[in-house]
Amino acid sequence: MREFWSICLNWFEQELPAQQFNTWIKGLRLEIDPNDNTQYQLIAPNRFIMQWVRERYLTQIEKLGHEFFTHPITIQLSVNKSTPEIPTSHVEPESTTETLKKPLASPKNNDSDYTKTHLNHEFTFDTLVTGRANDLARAAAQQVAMNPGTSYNPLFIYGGVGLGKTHLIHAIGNSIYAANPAMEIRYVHAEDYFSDMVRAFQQNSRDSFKQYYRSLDLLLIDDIQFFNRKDRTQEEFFYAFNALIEAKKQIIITSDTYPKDVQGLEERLISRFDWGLTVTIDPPELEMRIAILKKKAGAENIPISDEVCFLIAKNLRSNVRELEGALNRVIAYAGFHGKEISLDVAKDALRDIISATNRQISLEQIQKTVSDFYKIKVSELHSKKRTRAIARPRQIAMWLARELTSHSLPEIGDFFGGRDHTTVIHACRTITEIKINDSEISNNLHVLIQTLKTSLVSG
Ligand SMILES: Nc1ncnc2c1ncn2[C@@H]1O[C@H](COP(=O)(O)OP(=O)(O)OP(=O)(O)O)[C@@H](O)[C@H]1O
Repeated sequence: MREFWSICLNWFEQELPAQQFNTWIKGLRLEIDPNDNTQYQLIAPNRFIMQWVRERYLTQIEKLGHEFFTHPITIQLSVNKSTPEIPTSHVEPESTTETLKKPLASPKNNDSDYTKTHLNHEFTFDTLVTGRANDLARAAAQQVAMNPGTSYNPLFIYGGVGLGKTHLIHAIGNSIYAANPAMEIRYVHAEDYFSDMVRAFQQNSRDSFKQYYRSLDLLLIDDIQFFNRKDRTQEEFFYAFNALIEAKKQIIITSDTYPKDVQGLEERLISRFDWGLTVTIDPPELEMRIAILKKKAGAENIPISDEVCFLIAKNLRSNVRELEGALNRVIAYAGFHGKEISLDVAKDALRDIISATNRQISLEQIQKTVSDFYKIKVSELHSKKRTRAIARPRQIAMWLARELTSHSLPEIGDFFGGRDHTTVIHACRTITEIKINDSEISNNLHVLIQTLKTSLVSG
């Protein structure tokens, strides 16, 4: 059994980025049922990790098991009951969703709460749409909201501009505040932290500044990349960070990049960010973009058809703030012209955005860029060849076509040697799934997207 588990560990260590291996796999333990050598228990340190492993990695572990053992085996997942990480007062109930009911009730904060905590009470878990792009970040955020200071500390959330990082940390803050109104909670943008500190130094109130931040129960600090080269601020934050973590007070940090890539941050700070959990928010997939639009329109009681949502979502892909902006533009345009929000009205309102998108990437360009990148021929993308060296780039090209163009599934299928639209769906699902854990694929996609976008600008 030990040998089998070390094979599994080796496999995942090679296949996953170190961060993911350390977070999800390293802490697992495999045990055999003493009375039945076909039954195995995989024990996770907490329910959150257990669910994540079940969804993402169990199939692979079973597959390795089938290759290793000569007899069939069953692997069941369970939580280590004696893990000290979550105190007994916070014992997790049966399912994560049930767990979260209490603290996730919409907080009833008002202006005085805002003044104290600086939380925006509109940014809650209820108003945050979940999809593949943010499900890990949301799940981790909910776990922290349930067990502030004891589950993942700090929680570090990173992702591109306008993807909901601020929304998510306010949601955590609001949720914790709703359950614990006596807690000292503070949301602060990194730039405001810097200005507060400069002011404190100018006004000789350094001690009260230090004392204030070190006495918080929950510190939410947004856009830490603004600390770039602000050495004195970083030093002060470093001490506040240590004091809070030592006192088991929760810290949540957001940034536009992975901690190690944040420019101008001291090494000692970066290494401390690794103490807890780092999660990312990706740009939302098409379905999630549509869901966000429906949620926003629904919140304002604005009737909007699926086809209008589809049009907006197809044309605004990489930033939720811009997606919302486009929706507002359609609503304002319809209002101004005294019309219902129809597809034609939406097309008119977004004419410049749509023509910019249409000017954008073509299926030919995608195929050419992908085949150059993987050093295969464009004709091989059209061919029936199913070797991995061809099939994977073909799936990647289909995924890019779905993400970056407005072509329908049948059109994309046609363009790849007359394939059925279900093949395109399968390709897109496969890439969406593997890019989560496969850093090489994820990096390749990033490079391909950048190359395609750059070629537009330059050509
Ligand atoms: N998953 C989502 N569901 C609903 N609304 C979302 C979602 N993601 C983002 N938004 C909305 O998009 C807007 C931009 O989000 P937010 O300000 O949180 O992004 P950010 O990642 O912090 O951006 P920045 O990098 O500029 O700080 C907000 O109005 C937010 O409510």
